[in-house]
Amino acid sequence: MGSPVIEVVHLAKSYGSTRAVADVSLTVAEGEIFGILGPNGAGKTTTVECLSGLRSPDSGSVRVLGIDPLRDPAAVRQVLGVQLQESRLPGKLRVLEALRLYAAFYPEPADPEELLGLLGLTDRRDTSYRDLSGGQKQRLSIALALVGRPRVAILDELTTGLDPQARRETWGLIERVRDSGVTVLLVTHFMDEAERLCDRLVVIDRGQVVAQGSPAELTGDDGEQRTFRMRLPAGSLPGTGLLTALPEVTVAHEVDDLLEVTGTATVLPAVIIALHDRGIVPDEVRTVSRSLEDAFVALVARNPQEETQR
Ligand SMILES: Nc1ncnc2c1ncn2[C@@H]1O[C@H](COP(=O)(O)OP(=O)(O)OP(=O)(O)O)[C@@H](O)[C@H]1O
Repeated sequence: MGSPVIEVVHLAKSYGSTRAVADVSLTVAEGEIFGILGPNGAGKTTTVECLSGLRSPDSGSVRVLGIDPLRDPAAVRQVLGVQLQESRLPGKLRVLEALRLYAAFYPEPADPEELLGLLGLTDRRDTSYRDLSGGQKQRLSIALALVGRPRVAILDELTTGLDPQARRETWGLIERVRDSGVTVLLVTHFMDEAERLCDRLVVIDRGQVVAQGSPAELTGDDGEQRTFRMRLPAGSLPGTGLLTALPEVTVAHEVDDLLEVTGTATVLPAVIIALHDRGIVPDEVRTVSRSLEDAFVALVARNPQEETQR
């Protein structure tokens, strides 16, 4: 892992009596796409607003490439590009004009025409902001976040409101941005987006980090453990005892008319061979994988009583 580009240590921030961020720590390495995932109101936006110097933490510290955004906001603006939720521009402003306007704030901005090419907006260069589609507005807001040639880009709720095709195109674009050497901090509440894009992520709930790791680590799909279900020919059910006796099997139980087996990475061949030795060939075998959504729901599942006390 490279040197840390973003460091958040025990961040806390309240708005009056609302504790938006209770205790968040995270480290983003150079060249990563790092996700902050969490339900509405979890404290994601507040965390990135502290990173971009828009809010002052009550306690804890935030650093971007070693810079404290509150003490040195000008230095942070030179290295950090921020696309916040719902960026609004004057309706009449044209795409290329907007980029040139933002470029004027930086000593060595990116070439606006090149950025338009990267973001697939070249044919919209003279279109007014109000005439852009939702996806095009979103792409322009990403271009505006990148125009200062930042080393780090914060993208907040990047694909909210986009249709499936525009979302996929935006994902491809984020990968290209990362490949061009920009470290990306992505705020999202879409599990599929985090699973597809992020190298690592934290899950935040009620202002606290409740899990962190790669999507594979969070879903338990990291090669350590496997689960599959199989249907055996009628009358051949050997009993789960036969399976749990195998060293590769940790759990075997019946789910409806299927047998679900969990174990080590080699559990599937071990079970198939053991059954074969008894002359049994499954009619059907299906692997089961937990999605990040399943993991997320399990992590942030709330008990209803707690919810009403919030
Ligand atoms: N300016 C503010 N004044 C008062 N309360 C605020 C303010 N901004 C956010 N909050 C509250 O702080 C909590 C965390 O909000 P925040 O916007 O950081 O969450 P989030 O995870 O980004 O949510 P979302 O996914 O809905 O954008 C919420 O309870 C929210 O209502």
